[in-house]
Amino acid sequence: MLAIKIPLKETNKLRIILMEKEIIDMNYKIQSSDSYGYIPINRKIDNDVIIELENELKKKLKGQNEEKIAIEVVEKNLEKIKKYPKSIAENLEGKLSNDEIEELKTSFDIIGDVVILEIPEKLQKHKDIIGHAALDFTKRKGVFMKKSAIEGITRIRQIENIAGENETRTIHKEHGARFSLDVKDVYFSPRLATERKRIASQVKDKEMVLDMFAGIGPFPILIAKRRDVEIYAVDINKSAILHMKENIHLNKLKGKIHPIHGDITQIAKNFKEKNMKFDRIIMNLPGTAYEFLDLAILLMNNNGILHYYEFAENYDQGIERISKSALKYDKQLEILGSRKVKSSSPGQWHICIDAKISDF
Ligand SMILES: C[S@@+](CC[C@H](N)C(=O)[O-])C[C@H]1O[C@@H](n2cnc3c(N)ncnc32)[C@H](O)[C@@H]1O
Repeated sequence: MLAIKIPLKETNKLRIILMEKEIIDMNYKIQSSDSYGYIPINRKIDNDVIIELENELKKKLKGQNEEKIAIEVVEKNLEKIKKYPKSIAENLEGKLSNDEIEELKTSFDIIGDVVILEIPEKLQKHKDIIGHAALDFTKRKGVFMKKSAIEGITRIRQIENIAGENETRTIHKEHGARFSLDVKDVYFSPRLATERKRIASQVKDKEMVLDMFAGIGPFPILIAKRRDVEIYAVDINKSAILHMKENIHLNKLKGKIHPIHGDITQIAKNFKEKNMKFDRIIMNLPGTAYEFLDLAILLMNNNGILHYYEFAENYDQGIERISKSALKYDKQLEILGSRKVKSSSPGQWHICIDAKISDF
């Protein structure tokens, strides 16, 4: 490639001039050897340009070292600058058309070593190229394409390996905790990390906590890491409970977690028989949690805190549902807060309402 050879001392000044004139080739590194600097250039330059460059450099030197200025164009092998893409889309430039890149949904989830992304149907013919671009960008082990929405009672989705290792078991790290999971068998969303931390930071020592829809146990683990509490963590998905048990061993916990496999409606009967009540109940099953509100109110200690989740446009429906259940059992309600946890679909949010449930 072509480079300008210049006495080492003047390399930087000439670099600035070459940049201003857009002659420098930004894809290659400047090299120094034998008291000379070698600056990559992006085109052939004739004698007139060389003289112009020398004159400009002399002006910058203001009389110093002027006699030593001699610019020479030479052939030189220079090292290419490694460029790291800023997005998967940038990694696809030149491989897909601009319209196709525009259409690609570039938001993706990273769960441990696994990347999960959505590819619009029209672009699925390029899934191989997109998968490898995502693999290269994220530096994880395997890339998977969403094949369905999150569905069914266990809230899992179909996925297909499109690049890298076809391994769905992984360890995800979050706020100093480690979660073992199999992304094809259990629900897990890294987008709830901030929400989990928020809830965990509210819990006090000695509380009795119930997570009605606990999954692999991310809420219980984060709480029990910080606090000496007792947590009953229920899930209907056997695989989630097996991972939760593994996660209890993977993390150093101050509190005690009781993983329970089963339907909360049935498990709640045992709690009631034993007259067990809770100071805090987490209900993260946003599609249908409202169906279990009566149960939660019945299992709540006086002045207990409810963290209720649902998919909604706003908080009105959720607040109405909680107050209806509370009133039914002669309880009063204080709304402590409400927030949008993440977006779920256009105009719909995964929201949380925190409420205190007390006797009248
Ligand atoms: C949205 S996921 C939340 C999991 C976990 N809390 C988290 O944040 O990762 C809801 C979970 O509820 C479980 N589930 C659904 N219906 C249930 C029921 N009737 N009783 C117990 N668990 C249930 C599903 O298996 C799923 O793991």
